[in-house]
This record gives sequence, structure tokens and C-alpha cells, in this order.
Amino acid sequence: MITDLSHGLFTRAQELIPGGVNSPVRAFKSVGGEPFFAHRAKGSYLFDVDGNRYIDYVGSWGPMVAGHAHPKVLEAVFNAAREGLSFGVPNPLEVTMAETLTRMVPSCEMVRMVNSGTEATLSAIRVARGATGRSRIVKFEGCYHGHGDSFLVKAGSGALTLGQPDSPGVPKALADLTLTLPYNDFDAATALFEQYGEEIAGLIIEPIAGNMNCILPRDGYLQHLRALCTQYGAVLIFDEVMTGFRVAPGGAQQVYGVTPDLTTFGKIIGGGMPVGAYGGRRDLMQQVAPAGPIYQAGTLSGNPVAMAAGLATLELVRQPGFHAELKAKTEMLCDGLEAAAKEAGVPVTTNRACGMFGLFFTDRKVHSFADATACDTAAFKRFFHGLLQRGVYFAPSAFEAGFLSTAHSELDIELTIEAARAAFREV
Ligand SMILES: Cc1ncc(COP(=O)(O)O)c(CN[C@@H](CN)CCC(=O)O)c1O
Repeated sequence: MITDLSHGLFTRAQELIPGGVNSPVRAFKSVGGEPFFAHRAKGSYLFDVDGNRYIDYVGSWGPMVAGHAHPKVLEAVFNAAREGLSFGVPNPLEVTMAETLTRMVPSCEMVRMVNSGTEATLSAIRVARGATGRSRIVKFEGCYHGHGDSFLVKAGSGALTLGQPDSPGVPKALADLTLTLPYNDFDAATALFEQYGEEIAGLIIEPIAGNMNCILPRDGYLQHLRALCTQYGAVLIFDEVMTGFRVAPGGAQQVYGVTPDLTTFGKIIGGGMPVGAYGGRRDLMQQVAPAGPIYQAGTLSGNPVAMAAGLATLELVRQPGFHAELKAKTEMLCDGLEAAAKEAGVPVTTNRACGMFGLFFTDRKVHSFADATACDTAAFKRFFHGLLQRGVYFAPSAFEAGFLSTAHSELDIELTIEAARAAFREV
């Protein structure tokens, strides 16, 4: 595979950009080698600057649930951009977006647009602290909620990928206010709330974890957390930046029938443009400035071009059969991967939800951070490169979920399974 132009670009980038990338997980650090540089993308494919094509299972880390460069999304962006890029006063698309989000996710009685998932989770935690007057928050080992100081404690995604689940630069006084729990451990959650319950402002969780690879909540787990937060007056926050509109039209909260007090969004609601949002109970959201005293702001929040991209994507997501198709393709891929691994005699298990999946090199089911970190990451590394050489791009980390789109054809999936069959033999 020719990668000369990507190599040249990466060499230049490393001189001027930390690690040569604008987001750590893109650097291939945990899998080795160098990232390819994209020239363009279309549907289920990425095309790099050296002319290589990849079947893409990262999808810009989630936004591309309807495929790259969808004509309806591009048309919406072009039409909005012609009218101006940013006004600094409200625009009608912000109202349409708020009406769309609150209709699709009924727990969100009100919503505020921001520009990234990180901003959304930062803001949601501030609302929880401001509304309760309490300071402690609870997060889960291996969950990632963006790079906000309070969250870089036993974090997942890039922090876990780099082996740095905590981060320098986060004051100890602040980090001490973040309590962490093991995911899917009922008793640990009960014990923590018995000890700290009256001091906990909020608990934030990925209702389906996608940042320690893909891990599903055990039956009744989210309901257990809901009951604890209600009992102790803590704000239950579902971080649906990744799961929102992907695993169901109404997100993971629709799948599991659990109503959080606040929800955070990102990725799909921007359709590839920088967008995040947070929303929830009216009595909480009414405390956000300028309606209330809890301050949060953003120059480009609700930007008309970004709103147009997000609204066009959500329109596609709402089409009848969208999630049924996405789920069927996810099952087809995961069943095929497990079968290919079995043929090669390689212990592999998958976790799957509509549109997202996890591949683990282990012969055991994976339900927790400890299970995920016990898997054979060296095998994953070899498998990743075996796929890449065959034109299939999985997330360059053993601790990231994979993503499908409705643009992935059955042929794409069959070709992926064929490539995996060969790559498993090299593991
Ligand atoms: C559940 C969840 N919550 C919040 C975030 C942060 O969103 P952003 O600030 O990157 O838009 C994310 C971001 N996800 C990572 C990948 N797992 C983004 C990729 C990257 O960091 O480059 C998330 O998954």
C-alpha cells in the first residue's frame, strides 16, 4: 500500500501540531504506524491522499450515521452557507433544532446548543452542581465524556488508548471531587451513594459505553442508577454524544426505557459539523443563563450552517426503517467477524448495539472496564493493520467502538468479513 503522501504530510504535521494530529486518538499511537491523511469521503468509504480506498468503520467517530457526504446533508449545508455563515443573533434553524431534539428525546423539555460533546458535558455537570449546590460528581472507569477537567479521571477513549486515564493539568482539588465507579457493578454504586449520596451533584454515564470499546449495561443497571439518583437527589445525566440517534431514534434512553434528568448530545446532531447540545428537565434548564444564573455561552452555538447539517442528518435518521436497516447490518458484520475468528481459531467476542459494535480478543464476555483491559490488545493491533492493508479501517484503538452507517452495503460487509478472515489468520 502506497502511503508516501500521507507520510510526508504527517512529517510536516508533527513539526507544527502536537503529535501531528488535532485529536490524539487519530495518531495511531496505540496500534503503531502512521495515520493516513484523507483526501475525501463518500458513503461508507474514505479515500486517502495516496489514492487508497477504505471501508470506513469510524465514520468521523460517530457523526456519519447516514454515510459520508450524503447529498441531502451537503445540499442543506450549501443552501445555508449561501445565506451567511454565522449571524451572532438567533436564527430560525436553532428553533427547528430545539423542536426536533425535544420531540425525538421526550426527556429533554428544553435544550441548549453548544459546539462539541465536551462543551455539552461540561455544561451539564455545571447545571447539576449549580442546581443542587453540591460539588461531587460520579463517573465510570473507562467512560469518556470529552476533555473537561472533571472528566479526565480514569477516562476512556484517547486517554485510555494512550494509557493515561488521568491527565496532568487537572488540579487535585478538582479531581478529588470526581468519584469513579466500575461500570455494571450494582453493589459498588449502592455503597458509594450510601457514603456520599447527599454530596453528589450528578452522575454521568454513557448508557451504552463506547469509549472502553463497546460495553452494554447489564439488565436493570441503568434502572438501578436511576433509583439511586432519585433517592439521593442527584442529577442523572446520560451522555448520549455517541449513542444519541444512533442506537434508536430516541437514543439509549429509548432502548432501555430509563429517563435521565439531563442528556448530552454531539456527533450525529452536527452531521459532521461542530455541534453539541445538552437538555433535560425544564426546572433544571431554566436555571441556565440568561433565564437563570448558571452561566454558559458560545460564539458559534446554534450556527446556521451547523444546524442545517444536523437537521438534514436527523431527517435521514427519522426515515422509516433507518434503524432496522442499521441494526441488521451491525448484526451481519458482528456475526461474520465472530464466524471468521472461529474459523481461524482466534478467541474473539463482539458486543453490539444498533449501529455500533465492539470487537474483543478474548474468549469471555466483556461487561466491564476490567474485562476490556484484560483483552489481548497486541492481537488487536496486528488485526487492525491486517484489515488496513486490505482496505478496511477500524478504529485505531482497542478501546474504541466501531460504527456502521446505512451507507455500508451488504457487499461492503461481505468484503470486510473476507478481509477479517485473512487478518485473523495473521493474528
Ligand atoms: C460519549 C462521549 N461523550 C463526549 C465526547 C466528547 O465529544 P467531543 O468534544 O469530541 O465532540 C465523546 C467523544 N468521542 C471520541 C471518540 N470515542 C471522539 C474522538 C476524538 O476524541 O477524536 C464521546 O464519545
